[in-house]
Amino acid sequence: MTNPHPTPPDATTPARPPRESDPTLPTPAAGPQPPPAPTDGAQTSQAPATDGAQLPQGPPAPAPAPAPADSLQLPQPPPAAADGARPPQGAPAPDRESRTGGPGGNPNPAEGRTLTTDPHPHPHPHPHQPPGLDAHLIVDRASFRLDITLTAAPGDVVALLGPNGAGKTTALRALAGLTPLTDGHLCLDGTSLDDTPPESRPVGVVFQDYLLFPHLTALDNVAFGPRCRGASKAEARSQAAAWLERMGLSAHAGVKPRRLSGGQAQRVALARALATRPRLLLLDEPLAALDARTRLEIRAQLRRRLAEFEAVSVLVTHDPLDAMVLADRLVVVEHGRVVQEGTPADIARHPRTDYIAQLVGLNLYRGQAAGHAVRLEAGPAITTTEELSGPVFVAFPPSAVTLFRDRPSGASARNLWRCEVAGLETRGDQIRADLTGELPLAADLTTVAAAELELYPGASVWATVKATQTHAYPA
Ligand SMILES: Nc1ncnc2c1ncn2[C@@H]1O[C@H](COP(=O)(O)OP(=O)(O)OP(=O)(O)O)[C@@H](O)[C@H]1O
Repeated sequence: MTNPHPTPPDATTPARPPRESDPTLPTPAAGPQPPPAPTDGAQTSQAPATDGAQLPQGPPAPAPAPAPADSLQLPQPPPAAADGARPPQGAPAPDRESRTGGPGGNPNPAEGRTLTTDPHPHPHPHPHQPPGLDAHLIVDRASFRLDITLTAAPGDVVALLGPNGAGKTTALRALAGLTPLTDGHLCLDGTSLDDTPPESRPVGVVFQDYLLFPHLTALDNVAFGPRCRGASKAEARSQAAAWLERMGLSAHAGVKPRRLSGGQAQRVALARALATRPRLLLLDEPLAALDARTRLEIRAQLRRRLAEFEAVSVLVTHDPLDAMVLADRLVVVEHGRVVQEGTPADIARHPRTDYIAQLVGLNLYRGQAAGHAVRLEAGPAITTTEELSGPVFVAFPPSAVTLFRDRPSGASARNLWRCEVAGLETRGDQIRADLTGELPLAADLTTVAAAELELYPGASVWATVKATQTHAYPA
């Protein structure tokens, strides 16, 4: 059974609960990956510096600022550099138990190894594996285990959708290499990334709060990625300018992030991620930081950009509308497991968990079908038009429910249940009645109907649903 309070599709995403952050970690990275900071015994090679500009090295990285409590993280930028894009010091912050670093080991993947100028030291690809993403992510953290399989072809946009604490961010961090896999594998375009440190993965990340470098202009924020990948300053800036133009932001190239609107900052962050030409683009709640109006516009723009992107995109959201508009395929995660995946239309029409049914605004029940009757596990039978047998789901929208104060005489509907009003809620020009009793369900009615029925919490009512308004499908 399910139902009650479906999220209105365009509701502002609720604030996320604060995440425990580890202030001992250096302020991190993924996305446009900076070179790891030199550490004891590690030699960082300089990027080819045709124009005399050098990647920073030598002085120790500045003390890390406290990590943002609730987001994937990026390194602190250096103080504003007069000559523009200067990749900051600071290593990415993979979780401490990193397989590369060992349990409880050094969070800095650079330590103890010598870096080369090759910005993409990927292992050999497996020519027989199909291009795209092939991942089985297993991550153990205290009492939580993430265990999900994710596959996607180039050009696919996949949304990881799920309630708070489902494991979406953990999955995104694992894909970026910031959280080590306890087990499983991660292959991109036939190449295993299991042992590839975050800064060397062909992965771009757009963070929830964008985490643009405040001291750099929009142009230099975007140029940062190509610079880290070894491009000269001039080359990086020219690529950045092209990306900004593509995003309609040429006029804002010289502007610093604090003077950008939320939507502009989002586009700069996207340009920064795309400028590295990633084979996997990760977006963490990409629209959550925007107000409702901007969100509408940016959602449409982002949809177009993702549709144009030739590699795999994975976005994390708990807004069903963002997921349905932006993605070709939804992967719904609950309690660290994939509970359903499919196209948005499939999922909206055939929800398989209470959470999904609530998201898409349906009453959902599970039972045993015999012909046109579905006997619910706990409760009455529901008559359906489909003729099925065995375990099934039955779903119907709250708008399909008709309420009466007295038992309707001669009602043709066979689905008639005695209920009690548990709660009433205004939703736009409708009233949502939350009913308990023989069959718990949600019913939508007009304010006029609610007034005429004199509904109040505790009132007893009769609820009917026509068989033609129900939809049954195998469980
Ligand atoms: N650093 C950590 N150490 C231990 N447990 C963690 C850590 N980060 C997250 N968790 C736990 O892992 C589980 C999954 O969290 P995660 O942040 O991945 O979920 P989510 O689906 O992204 O949730 P939200 O939408 O609230 O961000 C939760 O139970 C959380 O408490």
